[in-house]
Amino acid sequence: MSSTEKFSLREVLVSFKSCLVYDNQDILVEHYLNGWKGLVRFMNSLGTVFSFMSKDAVSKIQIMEIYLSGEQGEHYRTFQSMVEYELRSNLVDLNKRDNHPESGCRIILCLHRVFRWLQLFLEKLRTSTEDSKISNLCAEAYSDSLANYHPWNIRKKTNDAFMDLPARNTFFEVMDVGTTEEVLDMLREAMPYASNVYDFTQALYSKHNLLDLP
Ligand SMILES: CCCCCCCCCCCCC/C=C/[C@@H](O)[C@H](COP(=O)(O)O)NC(=O)CCCCCCCCCCCCCCC
Repeated sequence: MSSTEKFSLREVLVSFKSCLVYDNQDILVEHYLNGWKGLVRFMNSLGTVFSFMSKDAVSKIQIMEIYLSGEQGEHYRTFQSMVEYELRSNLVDLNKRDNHPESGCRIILCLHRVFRWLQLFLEKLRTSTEDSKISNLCAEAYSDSLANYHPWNIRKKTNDAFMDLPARNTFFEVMDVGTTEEVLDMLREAMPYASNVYDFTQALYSKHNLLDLP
């Protein structure tokens, strides 16, 4: 994944919109990962202070791509097929970190938890005002979601990184969508799709009791 490719938030939102298939009854892994690759490119454009986050995200994305291109690749085409295959093949550490610390189920759970942060952050961004501080919006969304799954040292490093975020108008410029009104219109359009992706994943993981993997 070359990080030099131009970021396009529109492409990211198209990926997350196109990943939900079969009448919202499954998610295509490849499109979901494409959305994350775009988000990581965006984050890289904000500065090296986020590189510890990018590194972790890229390593998770790359593991999923290895599964997708491997012998069992067809089982990793969608979230449903991945969950069913890994559970019936005992490829998931269900109660403690054991032989499968990087199962597809666990990696997607990590990204799903970040997706919740993204959903909360984008909603705050959508209802923000001109003098809203992006660092505050990020930190509030983080403490209401992902922070609950991170040890204190990661929480500290993450909140420190948020302090480096630019003002809202600069952030919108980096998003490169157009005027503030165009950004807000795009966020209004994107939010329902983001909710559908999050809700489907949450329901699938809840059904199989996978929401608290070690
Ligand atoms: C706009 C600023 C971007 C803020 C991103 C908020 C997410 C903060 C994530 C902090 C992760 C810290 C490093 C990873 C810690 C890992 O221990 C932890 C657990 O994994 P493990 O159990 O395998 O170790 N990993 C994770 O929780 C996954 C972290 C993945 C980070 C992905 C960040 C990409 C999000 C990009 C958002 C861009 C916003 C775009 C808005 C228009």
